[in-house]
Amino acid sequence: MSFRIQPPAPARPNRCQLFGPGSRTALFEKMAVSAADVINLDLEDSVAPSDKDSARENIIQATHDVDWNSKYLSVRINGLDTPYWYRDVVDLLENASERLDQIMIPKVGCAADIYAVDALVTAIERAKNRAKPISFEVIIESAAGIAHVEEIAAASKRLQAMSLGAADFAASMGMQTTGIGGTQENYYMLRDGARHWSDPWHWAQTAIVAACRTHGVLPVDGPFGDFSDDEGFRAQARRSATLGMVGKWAIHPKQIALANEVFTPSEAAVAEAREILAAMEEAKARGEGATVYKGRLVDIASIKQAEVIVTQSEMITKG
Ligand SMILES: CC(C)(COP(=O)(O)OP(=O)(O)OC[C@H]1O[C@@H](n2cnc3c(N)ncnc32)[C@H](O)[C@@H]1OP(=O)(O)O)[C@@H](O)C(=O)NCCC(=O)NCCSC(=O)C[C@H](O)C(=O)O
Ligand SMILES: [Mg+2]
Repeated sequence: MSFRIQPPAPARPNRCQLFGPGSRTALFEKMAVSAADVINLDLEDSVAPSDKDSARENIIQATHDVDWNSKYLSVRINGLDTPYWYRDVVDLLENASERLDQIMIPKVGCAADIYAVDALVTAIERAKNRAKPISFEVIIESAAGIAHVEEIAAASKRLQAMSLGAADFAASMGMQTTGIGGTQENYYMLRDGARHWSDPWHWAQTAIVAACRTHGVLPVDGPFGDFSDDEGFRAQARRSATLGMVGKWAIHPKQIALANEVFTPSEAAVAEAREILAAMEEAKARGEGATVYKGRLVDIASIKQAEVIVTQSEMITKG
């Protein structure tokens, strides 16, 4: 064990991030009253180039006019390879209300990308005397992003969350699929003639979780494109939750309840975690570091595992 203590990730619920294009103002009020923990108003890929300026104005206006209640309010800016991103940052930081919590930076490829945005944000915050520091979320969705994931996770104190963007990631990696998340038809193992589907997103997710946990950042699973496939969404989200991710995007409102369901620890899981903690308290009182719970070993590490579930549950209840 390193003598450096693993830093905690921000203690706020992030089970579902609901996306909506900045060009569809009619969705804003609906997003604000939804059950999503985080709102991502989009200036990037869901907005046509001809609508970029008006979408930016719409979003700035909505930070003043819409009651976002307790939502964590985030705006996805355009990528650093476009002519739009600096204007997104300048206009948002100069004109959005203090209600704006976060900027989401897409397609990051290295720590210097975050540094560039951080420098601009910091200068404007000072110039405008903004009271609340803006946080960052980044999207890992390129070969360079996943290759440099650890330096990206360490790049800024502003960084609170990191998502996997499966669509751009697949394109950048040259993956032979148009699917966004979930099972891919040709990604299987053969045994005795029977196909067993494997998970092509797994390795990128685990790399993201490890980088995030090392640097105190929330790891988040990105979009699941087929919003008519509830069971497919659930299966993808359950795998992500099992790997340590804290939430998932919703690209349609029907995915919100699914994400909340999967990323809220069930009553049974919380009850079991509390029983393990109680069993370990009793073991400690007997001077033992390990004991048996329902026929299986539990020890000091089990306390930490159980605490993950109890802490998540308590944070969501408070949230
Ligand atoms: C996907 C959509 C275009 C579908 O919109 P629509 O055709 O209007 O859907 P429905 O008719 O089924 O809508 C039913 C009701 O729900 C409301 N609605 C729809 N979308 C939203 C929303 N996002 N938030 C809140 N409410 C919403 C409709 O108004 C209907 O309401 P009512 O009439 O009162 O019943 C649309 O959902 C959409 O635009 N989704 C977001 C798309 C987006 O932002 N994409 C970007 C993120 S994914 C990505 O970028 C990929 C990633 O970067 C990667 O690389 O992986
Ligand atoms: Mg993308």
